[in-house]
Amino acid sequence: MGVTKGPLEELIEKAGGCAVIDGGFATQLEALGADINDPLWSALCLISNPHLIKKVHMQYLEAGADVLITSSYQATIPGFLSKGLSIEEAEKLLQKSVKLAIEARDNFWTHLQKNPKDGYNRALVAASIGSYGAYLADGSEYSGGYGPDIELDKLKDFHRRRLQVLASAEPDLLAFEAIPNKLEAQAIVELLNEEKVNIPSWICFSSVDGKHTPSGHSFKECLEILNCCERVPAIGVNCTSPHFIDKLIHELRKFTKKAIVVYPNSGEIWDGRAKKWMPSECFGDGNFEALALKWRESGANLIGGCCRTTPNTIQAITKALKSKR
Ligand SMILES: C[S+](C)CC[C@H](N)C(=O)O
Ligand SMILES: N[C@@H](CCS)C(=O)O
Ligand SMILES: [Zn+2]
Repeated sequence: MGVTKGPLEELIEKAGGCAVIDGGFATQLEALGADINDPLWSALCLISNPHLIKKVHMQYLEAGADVLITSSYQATIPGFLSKGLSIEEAEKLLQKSVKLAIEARDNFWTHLQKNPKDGYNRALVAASIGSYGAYLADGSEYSGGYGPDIELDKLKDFHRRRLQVLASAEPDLLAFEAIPNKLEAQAIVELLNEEKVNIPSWICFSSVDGKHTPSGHSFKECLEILNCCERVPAIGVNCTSPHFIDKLIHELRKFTKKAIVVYPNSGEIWDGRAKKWMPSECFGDGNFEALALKWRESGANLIGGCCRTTPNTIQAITKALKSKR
């Protein structure tokens, strides 16, 4: 971003060094009654239940989120085409994911202007861009094994049009989520440069061992690719067990000066075949309150929650970070 401060840096500064991201989006849709057992997963609600999407955004704003992540994680043009929609309809749905979050943010902010309350910032809207593994809908965002046929150019082709369409809806940020391997990180950086995308991005990896990406690459190798890209002011980890987060923050900080983003899941493990969360060492909202303080201390600049976390989790993080500066 050169010398000019972007919206993300401004937010982090305003938040005293560490801002709050929202929590599990699909998780909260399900809690409100949505059935998302579908190849489109949470993006199914863009077709069937946009009001619920807006409600989830509102709940996270009320919980104190400074950044809202849109409903587009598993929204893809081929995914919508397979539901019988046209390309035009598919592209409109991608834009709608951004529009719904912007509307929620603007409504909430207007309300706050009239009824001021401490601890809230005007939230940023980050357009979610799930990995190729998310689109495959087989849990491979946690394995990173896309097979020998998936080369750099194929990943760039997969991401290109959705990226253009989401960027055209003018979100504040782009959030690449659950990237499980180095090749996809390389594809994203090349694409951002080729398309001259001027909306700042964060790129977040998944990890299942707390030391590497699921494909086995070191974070050092991945960050070498990302560090030189000014279009990416923040990097981090999402949908990974809270258990690993503190060590990962230290590991990332060794290799980058960029802002560090962490939004772990609850510690439960996704069974990609059964399409179910399997119980594991699970972290509750009370744990998140203490952990958020520790993660900030360790150098995280954006903290939130991913799958199986809820507005209560974000409220706990908000309470910790916004009352103890
Ligand atoms: C972050 S995972 C739980 C999302 C769902 C997965 N891509 C699937 O469709 O099975
Ligand atoms: N933004 C997505 C990420 C899934 S890993 C969600 O919270 O549902
Ligand atoms: Zn997740």
